[in-house]
Amino acid sequence: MPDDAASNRLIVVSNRLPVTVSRRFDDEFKMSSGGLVSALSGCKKQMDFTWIGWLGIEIPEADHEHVTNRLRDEYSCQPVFLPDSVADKYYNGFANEMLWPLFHYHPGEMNFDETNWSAYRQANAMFAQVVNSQVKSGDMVWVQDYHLMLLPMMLRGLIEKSDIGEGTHKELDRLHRGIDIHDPRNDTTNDTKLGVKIGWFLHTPFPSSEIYRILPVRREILLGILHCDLVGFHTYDYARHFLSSCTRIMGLSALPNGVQFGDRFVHCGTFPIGIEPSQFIETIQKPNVIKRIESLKKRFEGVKIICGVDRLDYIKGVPQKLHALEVFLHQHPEWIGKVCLVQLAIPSRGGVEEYQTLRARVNELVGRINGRFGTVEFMPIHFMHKSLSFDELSALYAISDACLVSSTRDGMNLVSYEYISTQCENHGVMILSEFAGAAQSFHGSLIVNPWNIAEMANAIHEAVTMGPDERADKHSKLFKYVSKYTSSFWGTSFVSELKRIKYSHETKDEDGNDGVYREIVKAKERSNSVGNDLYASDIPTQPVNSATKPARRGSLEGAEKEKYVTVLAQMKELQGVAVSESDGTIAPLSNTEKMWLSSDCIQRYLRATKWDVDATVKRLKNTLVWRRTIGLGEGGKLTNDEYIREEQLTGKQLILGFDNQSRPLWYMKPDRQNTQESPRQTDHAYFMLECARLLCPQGVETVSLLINYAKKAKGPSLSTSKSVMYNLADHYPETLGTAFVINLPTVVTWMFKIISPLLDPVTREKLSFSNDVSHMVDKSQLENSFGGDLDLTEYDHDKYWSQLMSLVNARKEKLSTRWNELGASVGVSEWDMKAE
Ligand SMILES: O=P(O)(O)OC[C@H]1O[C@H](O[C@H]2O[C@H](CO)[C@@H](O)[C@H](O)[C@H]2O)[C@H](O)[C@@H](O)[C@@H]1O
Ligand SMILES: O=c1ccn([C@@H]2O[C@H](COP(=O)(O)OP(=O)(O)O)[C@@H](O)[C@H]2O)c(=O)[nH]1
Repeated sequence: MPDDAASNRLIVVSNRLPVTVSRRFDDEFKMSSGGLVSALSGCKKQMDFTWIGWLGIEIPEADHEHVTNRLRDEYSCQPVFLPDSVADKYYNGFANEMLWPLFHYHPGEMNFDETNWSAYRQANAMFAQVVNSQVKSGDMVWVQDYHLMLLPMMLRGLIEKSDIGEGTHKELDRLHRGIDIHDPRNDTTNDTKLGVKIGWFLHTPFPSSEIYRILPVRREILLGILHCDLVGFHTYDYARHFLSSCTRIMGLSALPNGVQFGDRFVHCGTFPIGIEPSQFIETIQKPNVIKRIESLKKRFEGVKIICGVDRLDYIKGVPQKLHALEVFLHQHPEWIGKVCLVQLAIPSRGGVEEYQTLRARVNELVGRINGRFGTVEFMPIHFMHKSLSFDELSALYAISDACLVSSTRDGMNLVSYEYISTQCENHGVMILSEFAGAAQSFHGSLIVNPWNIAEMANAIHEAVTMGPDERADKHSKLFKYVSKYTSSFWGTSFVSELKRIKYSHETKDEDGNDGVYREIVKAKERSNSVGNDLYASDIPTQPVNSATKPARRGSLEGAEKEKYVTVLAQMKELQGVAVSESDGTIAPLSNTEKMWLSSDCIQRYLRATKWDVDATVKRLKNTLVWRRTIGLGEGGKLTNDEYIREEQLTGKQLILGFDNQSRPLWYMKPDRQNTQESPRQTDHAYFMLECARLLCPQGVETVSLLINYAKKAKGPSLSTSKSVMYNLADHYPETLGTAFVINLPTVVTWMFKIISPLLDPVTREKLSFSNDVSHMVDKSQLENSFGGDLDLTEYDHDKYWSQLMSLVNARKEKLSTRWNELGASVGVSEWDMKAE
């Protein structure tokens, strides 16, 4: 299917339609609630699409036509009519009693039942039939969420009929076994639809493969999704979990941007959802809402309001939130009568037992805490078990001095976005669980662990006592984010990415290459020629000449071998090292540190000390302590990219591509300096170097540094440069392969001249001040300011960072798995750890 024949028509499929109907159908249809509905409704304002879904209740057959017509004409919706008997087992039984708890790390709440699984298959097949009745050649179909994970495969079966492979036919036969559905794959009519692209987005977390593999039907569910062209997640952690599940469970080979499945490359990306903040901003300016805000403010005069808005779901951590309030009031009795939690608990999934139990537990807790701290005129918790109108909800957000989200897991959490959009005047404080997807980007909120009740109680105290300047500063950061990453941005980004992906199921070309192969070649050509639109597929993930891999180092012989064995033995016996350069307390080595002490690392230190055993042992120990001191030890600040985020916002350092000797390239662009000189600036450099080291392919131990002093950029001070150079020499022996410096202003040349005698001769030799790097790096791997094709002039931090982090995290996970398999001890070889 040529791309220009694509229709650009979009069909969105979700479990629930955004409208609910009463059983009499004569009154107005009402909008339904929930995060997904809010987001897609926002997105619908920007894009025109047909929305297919279930109405939430059974509609008698006699009314199908009437309801279908109204939904089509008034809402561009197409209903899927599920009988209650199927809907209950599919939605409550399998989706919400099996997938939901599993995906939210609550295996205790899980309940697997064959009849629920069968209803899930049946419902997905019924959805597939309705989509098939609407879809035309060249359309895009965007499937939403965990309810419909079999749909992509079932739909492929219907639209591609005999074109689908033998394997998929067999899988579909198994999925259709025992369910009551007409399977039109066997029909003789030739209405195969060409070039239909399918995307799928997951609104919940995708759990770690260790949790996912519990699912009894884990293979079938993955297979269902793998029939998509694009799969999307809120965060790159979820995407990474999905890819590693594909590798672990299906044995597929995954890249950070997708997974190869037969002749299809399933693209995988992150698309954080959002809201339309303008809806809230406009609502709180409506006269009736202003009046309501005033009356609520009067009612709560002198009292700080904390709001909680959650579907009553066990993932939302409502009991933890109530406990935290209790601890806060107990520890700060001076606030009794002056702080009130207004908790809205939106009724949800009442048909599932766990939700009924939760309701009883929450009621009891509210009663107990109100009983304990309440007075005749004051109740610390105002609890409502109901839905609120949009006006009333906006007024509640607007009057609140803080919002507390305590989810134990949450795909994203839109309540936090909504609260921020109502706080342009008050600058209320956002307290946010680290387990909500939003926490990954909500810089400016107080991040808490909802299981740590004391920490949450402290955060409540911090929120109610925070000064106006700090609140304004935090709100401004959050509001900027919420205004940029809106629901329309989310929807349009996903759809443009789906559009951009070329249809991959073409027949083989004259060279025998299939569609996917051509797609990969095209992506490579694109990355060689296209400008500032770097997508996940465009960060080079391996060197161009990866076919000619670097060779393994030869084994040690004679005296060198003996010395190595002596150092290895001492490092294996090491009981631990000091926790930092300023604290001599000895702590044992962590697994990461043992992994760092590879045979290659020990040999690098031996060579650097000219095979002096004592000096090697001393230097290795020093580096271990130094690494702990700067935060590279277990849980240290440099193990979290959040710490250096501010430094990375302008892209002043990049890890991008490889040189002709397969060494990762580490760029520095001092003209993009955005912060004052501080220890965090140098930490940033170490963080990037660690990333580059992780990306070294098998047999490569060094990194190439490229510095561009464009636009008369000012370099770091002499003392900072010296300290970094010393640390590189001391703690990263033989790590810097070469360093190219271009556009060097005279003053900096002088600086290098001053530093030069301080450098050891090996490091000094690695520096080159030539402006031409073309002999060293293929253009397709080189950034454009150095004459290459990779254009990051318009640096998009979120895009670049999510790509780099997923590459790095995938590499970390792989190395640690291999290290464990290889015996998990000091002295494992890097060559073996990096073996494919
Ligand atoms: O339709 P329900 O079963 O009542 O549930 C409501 C929705 O809950 C889930 O929402 C998720 O999507 C939000 C938007 O992406 C996200 O912010 C939130 O963290 C998720 O929990 C569910 O995934 C939806 O399908 C439901 O409609
Ligand atoms: O009475 C209410 C109060 C809130 N919400 C909406 O429910 C959504 C909750 O979304 P979130 O992503 O926080 O979590 P979810 O419930 O989807 O898991 C938000 O858009 C709220 O505005 C609602 O539908 N009815």
